[in-house]
Amino acid sequence: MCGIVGVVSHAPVNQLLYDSLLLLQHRGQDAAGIATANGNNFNMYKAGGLVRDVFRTRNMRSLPGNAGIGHVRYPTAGSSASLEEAQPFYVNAPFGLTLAHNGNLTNSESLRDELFRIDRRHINTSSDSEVLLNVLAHELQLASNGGSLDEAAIFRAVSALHRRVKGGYAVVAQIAGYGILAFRDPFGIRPLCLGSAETESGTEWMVTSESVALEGLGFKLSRDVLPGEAVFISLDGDLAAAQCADNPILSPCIFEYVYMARPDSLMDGVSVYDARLRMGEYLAAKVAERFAPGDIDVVMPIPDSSRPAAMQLASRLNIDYREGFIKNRYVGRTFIMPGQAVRKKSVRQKLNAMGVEFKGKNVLIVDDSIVRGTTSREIVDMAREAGANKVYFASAAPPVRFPNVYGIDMPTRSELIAYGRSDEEIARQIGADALVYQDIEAMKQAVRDVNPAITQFDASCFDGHYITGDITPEYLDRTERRRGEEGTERQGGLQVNLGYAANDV
Ligand SMILES: O=P(O)(O)OC[C@H]1O[C@H](OP(=O)(O)OP(=O)(O)O)[C@H](O)[C@@H]1O
Ligand SMILES: NC(=O)CC[C@H](N)C(=O)O
Ligand SMILES: [Mg+2]
Repeated sequence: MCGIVGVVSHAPVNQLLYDSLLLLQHRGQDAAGIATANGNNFNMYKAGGLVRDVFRTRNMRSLPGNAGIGHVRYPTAGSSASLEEAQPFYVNAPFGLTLAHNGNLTNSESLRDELFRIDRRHINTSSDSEVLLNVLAHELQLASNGGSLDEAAIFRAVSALHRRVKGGYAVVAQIAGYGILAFRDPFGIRPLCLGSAETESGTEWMVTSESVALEGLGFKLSRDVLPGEAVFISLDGDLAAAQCADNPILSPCIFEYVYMARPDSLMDGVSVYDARLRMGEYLAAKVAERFAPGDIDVVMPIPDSSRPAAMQLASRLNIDYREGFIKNRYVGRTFIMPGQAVRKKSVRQKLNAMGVEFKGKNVLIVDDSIVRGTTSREIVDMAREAGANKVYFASAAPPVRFPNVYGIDMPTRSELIAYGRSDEEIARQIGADALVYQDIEAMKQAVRDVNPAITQFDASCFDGHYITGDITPEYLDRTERRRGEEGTERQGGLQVNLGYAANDV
């Protein structure tokens, strides 16, 4: 779950891209990058770190142009330490292309081989996004037939890409001299939305992972990009869209609603905040079945993501809602940090328990999800150290028992605390006196309550059902073998200034 953005404007877009990446920061903390085009020149700057640390004034000045794309990265392929895998990616032919990708391809190995043997394209990193860019480049080359591009050819290329590529992908790409192309996989696993702003010089367009980036920058959400759909915005601001997949069916990743997305985003017609409130309601019903009235003195969220669910749960059960854990606002999201050691240390740095809220009380701590158990283990300890009598734990999502292969970094079953364990065993592992999990159906219903038109989800990390149909036990074994702990070393930035004539190809 990286964050992506593409903008076509009538004025320089560097600041707009920077500001939108700040609004998408919660989707990726490892690296950030921006690529703009002025005339036929691409300018790109990307480096490891948070948006505010990556871009200096001099880097911003080196990004002129009225159209461009941006990316914040949370790696699912390759490694977080590799600057070469930071995005956007660039390829020079045909026309000159830059691309930013949110998601994870499930057939990138065979595509990589095919690209090398048949399409004669060389991939120089372990990133699946570089594979995706090269498939797009190859298909654009074929669709343009050696000539110039038009919308029909661009959409043909995306259709051909959908037939070759499998997995989760929301993409923004820039074609030098033409405009911005955005598309979403046929299941719409990863989110992508479109918005516009009226300016004196005409309409500005933005395509991005979450509507919060639109709203925060004065754009109006027009709509979600549909699963399988491609949207092309020319440098003049003309927009064309086409369905490019044979059997598109919306199956958004339910983990976006549980944890990934900002609560103030609207995603596939669902207010994320509203969905989380409803998860809290369903969880309240389960908690009520499990505990005797009066057994819980106080309900507490684990900041930040569980707040709406915890609040609604407390309100439904008529129990005091208290903020017993204070969050250090300068520590980011721990789940998406690279490496277990840094994640564990960061939970303690990020959250501190306030004794006065715990002393002698039976506390129900609510989190949105328990994945590796890093947070819950530490938090239960902290609650006990702070003097709690009983420490109960509730998760607004069901147990995470299966790897995620579509863009969330949960690759190995053995690191998932719920893998192969009963609820009682998990409670023991995290040291809680009792543990209540949401049911899978209730979690889905919470989102469907907000938008009944969503008929199915990618809920694979909860139910083990992989909607792309290509995930075998051998695939999961292979992925697990390949992915160990990622390195955390950062490298310096990479300045790229690529001058060339776009239509010379
Ligand atoms: O079981 P774990 O592996 O610890 O993962 C789950 C935890 O990680 C996330 O919090 P995070 O600190 O990333 O972000 P938040 O501030 O948005 O809650 C999530 O909200 C849970 O608290
Ligand atoms: N989380 C994501 O969307 C990751 C994008 C891409 N697979 C990468 O690893 O860089
Ligand atoms: Mg959390």
